[in-house]
Amino acid sequence: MEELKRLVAKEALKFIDDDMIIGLGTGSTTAYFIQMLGKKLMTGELEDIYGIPTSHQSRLLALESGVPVVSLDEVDAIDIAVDGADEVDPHLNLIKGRGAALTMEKIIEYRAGTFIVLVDESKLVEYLGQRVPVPIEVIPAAWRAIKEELEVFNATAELRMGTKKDGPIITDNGNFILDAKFEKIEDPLDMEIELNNIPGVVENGIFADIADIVLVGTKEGVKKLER
Ligand SMILES: O=C[C@H](O)[C@H](O)[C@H](O)COP(=O)(O)O
Repeated sequence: MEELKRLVAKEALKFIDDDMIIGLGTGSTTAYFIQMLGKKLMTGELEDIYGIPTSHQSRLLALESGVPVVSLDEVDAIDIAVDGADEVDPHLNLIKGRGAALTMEKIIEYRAGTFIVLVDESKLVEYLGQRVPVPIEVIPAAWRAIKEELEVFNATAELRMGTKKDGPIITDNGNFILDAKFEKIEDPLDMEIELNNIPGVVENGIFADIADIVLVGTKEGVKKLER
């Protein structure tokens, strides 16, 4: 699995040129991309690259790997964003947010000229919600009300708990995460909008219609899917 992640990360580097502003995704797959990008900058194979991190994780890793970082309000445009995903459907709609970084990821990736997604073949699904719940970032005071309101969509939601912290995890933005299990998400774009209409929801992990290219790591090599 790690080999497949490395393979797609390497493939994503082929889309990178000098003078680019790159959205740096979060998670274990993108981590390889950030480290490889750092190496290319160190050897001089790439120049004048700036990364816009989508989380504390990607910011710290970028700094450690020698990738200079800037924030969204310092740039006019983002050339490319590169990130992992938890599910990809046949129309390249995604579920993201296992790492709780979905809000900043969507802010950056929505605005990127090209959004490239890196996954291994186990993430490909027939419909969203097949394997994983939809992470929803919520304002802490509203978590219980939102959990109950999600029943309208036949979803059962759990407050995500910390592992090396007592109580719920706190996102980079100071909020909670509800993981909402749906039976089947028939219309991802509609569901994405509906969820964001609930007062107290900051953002949800459905990324409908924004991925341009999905690079899929398979045992036979990297497959490129395009929308
Ligand atoms: O919040 C986390 C992100 O959405 C990740 O990009 C996603 O969970 C994929 O992570 P990984 O590449 O580690 O499977």
